[in-house]
Amino acid sequence: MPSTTPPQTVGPPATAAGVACCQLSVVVASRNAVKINAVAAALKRALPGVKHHVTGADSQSGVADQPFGDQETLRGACNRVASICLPQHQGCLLVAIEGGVGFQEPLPPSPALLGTDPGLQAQDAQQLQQQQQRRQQRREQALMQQQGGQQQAGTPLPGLECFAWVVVQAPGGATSQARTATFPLPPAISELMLRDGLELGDADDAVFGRVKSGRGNGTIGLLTSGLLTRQSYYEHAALCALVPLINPQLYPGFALAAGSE
Ligand SMILES: O=P(O)(O)OP(=O)(O)OP(=O)(O)OC[C@H]1O[C@@H](n2cnc3c(O)ncnc32)[C@H](O)[C@@H]1O
Repeated sequence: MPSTTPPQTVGPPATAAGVACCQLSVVVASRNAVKINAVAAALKRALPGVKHHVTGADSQSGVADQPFGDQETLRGACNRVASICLPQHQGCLLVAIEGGVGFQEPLPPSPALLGTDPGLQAQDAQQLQQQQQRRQQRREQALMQQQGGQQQAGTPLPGLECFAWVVVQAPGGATSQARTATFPLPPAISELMLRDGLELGDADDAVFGRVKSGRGNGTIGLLTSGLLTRQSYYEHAALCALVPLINPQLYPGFALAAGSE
């Protein structure tokens, strides 16, 4: 028997009307203007009815200056939020952005290449396995290098990719997180990071002949001639992390109290 219960309807996001009266103080766990401006721009679009004031604060990530991999990078963003969760910030929206790099994942073979021939499939599967083994060996070599082991000159290094994590803590304590898109770093930058242990910003500066590029348009700005900038790149993920605040009726714990400050 089909159920006679009417489908549940969900109202529109509370953005414009529901939280229009709020005054929201927002603290970004960084002094980097790129991060502060990215959060301010995301908030302006996500909660247009909410008057907000965004400031930066000193924070501790508790991870390496150059976090490696999703886990460490996300942990850095969480730690940054925890480090600014102070009595003077009670009732504030807290936001942290942590930039990271990691190894590129190998591509799986495309279905078009595999076709329907079982012989071909087996051959491709074997090739894929060999490719994955080679990549794994390269990863281990690169890690050894990072940890002070010996890297043979001329050994190709695995490619690196760049991303960031955004963590948001609502005034009531509920947290949300989102990740930026990923882009591949040029081999010249990956090499400086893996072989010489440079941070991304320093590797950028060396390759592009800039100074403090991370405070400007960032790596993505240099690689896209400004089509994207580090700020717009972070703004997108910040907006995604703010989704529960845009829709508090769908995400318990994210409602902004009227007049919260
Ligand atoms: O003051 P904080 O908030 O720490 O700002 P930061 O620029 O150091 O930012 P992260 O700690 O999040 O970034 C980790 C490292 O990656 C570098 N980085 C990340 N994204 C970058 C970008 O787009 N361009 C240049 N450097 C970048 C950054 O300079 C750090 O060395």
